[in-house]
Amino acid sequence: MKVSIAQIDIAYGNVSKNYERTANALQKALANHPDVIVLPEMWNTGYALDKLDELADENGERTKNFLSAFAKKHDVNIVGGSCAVKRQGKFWNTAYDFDRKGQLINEYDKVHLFGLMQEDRFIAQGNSESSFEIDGIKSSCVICYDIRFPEWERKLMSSGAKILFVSAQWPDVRIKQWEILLRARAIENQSFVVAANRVGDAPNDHFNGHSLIIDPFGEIIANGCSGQEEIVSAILDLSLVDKARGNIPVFKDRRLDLY
Ligand SMILES: O=C(O)CCC(=O)C(=O)O
Repeated sequence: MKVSIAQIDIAYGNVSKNYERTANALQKALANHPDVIVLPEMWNTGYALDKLDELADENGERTKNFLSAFAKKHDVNIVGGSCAVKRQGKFWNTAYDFDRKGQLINEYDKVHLFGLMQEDRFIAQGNSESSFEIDGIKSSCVICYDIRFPEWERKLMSSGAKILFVSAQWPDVRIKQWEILLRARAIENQSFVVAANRVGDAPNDHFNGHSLIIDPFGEIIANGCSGQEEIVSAILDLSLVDKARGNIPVFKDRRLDLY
């Protein structure tokens, strides 16, 4: 399976510019003939949380139509990062994922909200699971701060998922933690981790990319280390998941009677 991450800049509070940028990046990613394209977190608005009333996508309709049409037209799966969405009178940080036919295969509201950026003041807390298949491969996706909660990824991945997709706006100042956390999630779940981060600036943060594709042994197989917009691609040899889980059967060896 070939995956391509669209590591993009996100214009703070400028929705039309962000749709244009994302459309260009998706188009650019096609040059690698990927099976799946992955986007970062909150790519429609950035973290313009105090402007969500005016900016958030009503019921996610614009996002869903846009991603679904692209997936169908180009016969490509899309792990659509996440968008700021207005639903049931609340705001949500929501991921939408699509198969090659443009069918919505997963909808996930960010479960752990990031207090340091006051996300919990503006966004409603998600409660949904996140589980889907990409070309028959069980997968899951989480959003940014979620990766600090290994119990959550363990729960999601214990259904036999082989790929964990992560979409983020992870600031450069904590990028070493980003890499360590993601490599740990890959090693402990013996799965691929495909993690999309953004580049560029927001009012209080600088983002340097460092999108990562990591194998089930924790080795980095692709790294968006240019600090610029770029497409980060790798081929996932999914037999490595079975190899890792066969050598050291971590899921089987868990003490479910104790924890
Ligand atoms: O956990 C972190 O350090 C970053 C999290 C974050 O920026 C987010 O969830 O938006």
